[in-house]
Amino acid sequence: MSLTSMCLCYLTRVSDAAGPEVLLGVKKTGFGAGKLVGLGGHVEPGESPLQAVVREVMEESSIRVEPAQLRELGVVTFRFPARPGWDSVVSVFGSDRFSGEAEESDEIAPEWFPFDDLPLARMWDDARLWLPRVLAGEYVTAEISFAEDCETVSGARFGEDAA
Ligand SMILES: COc1nc(N)nc2c1ncn2[C@H]1C[C@H](O)[C@@H](COP(=O)(O)OP(=O)(O)OP(=O)(O)O)O1
Repeated sequence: MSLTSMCLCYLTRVSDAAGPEVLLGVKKTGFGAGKLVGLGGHVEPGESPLQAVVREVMEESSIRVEPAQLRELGVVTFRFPARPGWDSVVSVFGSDRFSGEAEESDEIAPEWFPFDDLPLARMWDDARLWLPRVLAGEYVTAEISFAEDCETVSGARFGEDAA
């Protein structure tokens, strides 16, 4: 079964009060509803991941980020042996250059969080394994497998060992 192509974007800024921060959002609908996630979604047919992530950021937060302002931060493959239809490959991007203020959408309630106090317990279980590395500027290639509950990480491979 082919992997669903998804994209994620971690917008970052440095605030006087909290220092380096990343924009996350409570997923209000769909897959992973209730979790804090990065902005993103499906890469539609005919779209590149870069085109998709520019569109998803705008749709989900009203923030405009230009393709040239985005950095590729990695590729993470998610495997759900109990639900193979959920398997996906996610192109991860980041940017500290964008325009507009984050606004709530039908899908996402955006909120800034400090790098040094990430709400990992409110995110997908794998966030603890690779989000801090991405925010530290590391390019991450990973393959994450989930247990029967489709919530708990059962295995993770990084670098050349990943898909
Ligand atoms: C650590 O962060 C994440 N880990 C995991 N395992 N999965 C994540 C993480 N952040 C986002 N996701 C996944 C969940 C989905 O596969 C996608 C995005 O969610 P969704 O499919 O709901 O995207 P939508 O915005 O609803 O898609 P469309 O707007 O295109 O319908 O990322």
